[in-house]
This record gives sequence, structure tokens and C-alpha cells, in this order.
Amino acid sequence: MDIFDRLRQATLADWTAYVEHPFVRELGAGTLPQAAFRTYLEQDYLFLIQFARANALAIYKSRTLADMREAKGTLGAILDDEMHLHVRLCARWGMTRDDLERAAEHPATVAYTRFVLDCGQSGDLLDLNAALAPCVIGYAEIARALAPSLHDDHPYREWIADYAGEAYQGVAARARGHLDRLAERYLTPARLGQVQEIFATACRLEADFWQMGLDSARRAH
Ligand SMILES: Cc1ncc(C[n+]2csc(CCO)c2C)c(N)n1
Repeated sequence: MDIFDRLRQATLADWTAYVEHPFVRELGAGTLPQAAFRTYLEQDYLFLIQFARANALAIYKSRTLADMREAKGTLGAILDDEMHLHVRLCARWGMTRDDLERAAEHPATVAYTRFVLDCGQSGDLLDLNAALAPCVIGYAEIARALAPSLHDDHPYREWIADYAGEAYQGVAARARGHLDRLAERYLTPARLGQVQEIFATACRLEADFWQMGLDSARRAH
């Protein structure tokens, strides 16, 4: 069992509420209201900007070149791949880059991203990566679970296919391996409870992020 499995086991209720959130189920079934997906995409643009900062912080918090390269890899993936993909996906859903730039951060976006940044600022690289893990590894698991239900005219096909694709699955597997090596170096029995709490909180904030999308669609009707 690697550290990720141990953290998931210890926080299973929070983990499950995140990866099996009604937003995820409806996304997979193709029944998610479009307004919910649009709000999610808009806020995710703002989320990704802060997530890039969190990975820049991980470079700063690194004490070895190898750790710096890991964080640089994720930062590059966000700046060079994920962000472009995201803007293209938003364009297909009728949102321009200007629309995205003008959007205000929702409290759920602020809460999640600043929590992650604070874990990194007040803690070490293990704390920061424990806060990042539900995001990076969770999306890979969610998309893999949804991929079998894909069909040609599925409305959320691109989103699912991107995260279920080999490139992203590789990014997540790498992040998982890195988290395990960080735990070998930094995790002590005395720290385990705190690291679990960080992981669990990040899962709850991911679930709140999904809920924000659903709530916006409810308001729109
Ligand atoms: C709320 C939210 N949580 C997780 C992700 C997924 N994600 C963000 S950055 C990154 C790694 C770099 O490619 C991944 C997988 C997201 N987009 N939005």
C-alpha cells in the first residue's frame, strides 16, 4: 500500500463524497445541466491559475533538484497543456478568454486554492503535496471510472477523454509516485494525523467545488 492508498483509506468518506459526487455521476451520465458545467469551467480557469502558483511554491519549497523538477513538470503541464486545453474547451462552450478573465472567483474557488497555498506556505513539501494529491490523482481516477460510459455524442466527451487519456494518466501516476517518495523522507508517525487532515480537507473542498457547479444550475432555473 503506498501513501496515497493509506491516505485514501483513512479518509474514505471524504474521498468517496468527492469522487462520487452527484456532479461527477451526472457528468458521466451526460445529464449534468450545461449551466453547471459552464460555471465549473469558468471557475476552473481561475482555479488553474492558483494551482500553477501552488506548483511554483512547490519548487520554492523543494530542497533537492529532483523535487524541483517534479514540481516544474506539473507547472509546465498546467501552463503549456492544461491551460490551452481548458481555453479551447471553454470556447466550445461559448466562453471567450475575455469572459474567463472577467469572471470573479467564487468563494469555493478561493477557499480551495488558498487552502492549498497555505498548506505549502505554513508547511513543507509533503504538506503541500498532500493538499495537491486529491486534485491531481482524483481527476485521473474519476475520468478512468467514467471513460467506459463514453459514446460519440456524449456532451462531456472531451473532458472525460482528456483526463482519461494516457498523457494525463501518466501525470497522475508520476505525482502519486512522487508523493510516496516524499512520505518516505518526511513522514513520521507524529505527522500522520495532520497529513491525513490536509488530504481530507482537500477532498471536502473538491466536493464543494463540484457542488458550486450544481448550485449555479439550480439558481439558473
Ligand atoms: C477543481 C479541480 N481539481 C482538479 C483539477 C485537475 N487538475 C488541475 S491541475 C492538474 C495537473 C496538471 O495537469 C489537474 C489534473 C482541476 N482541473 N480542477
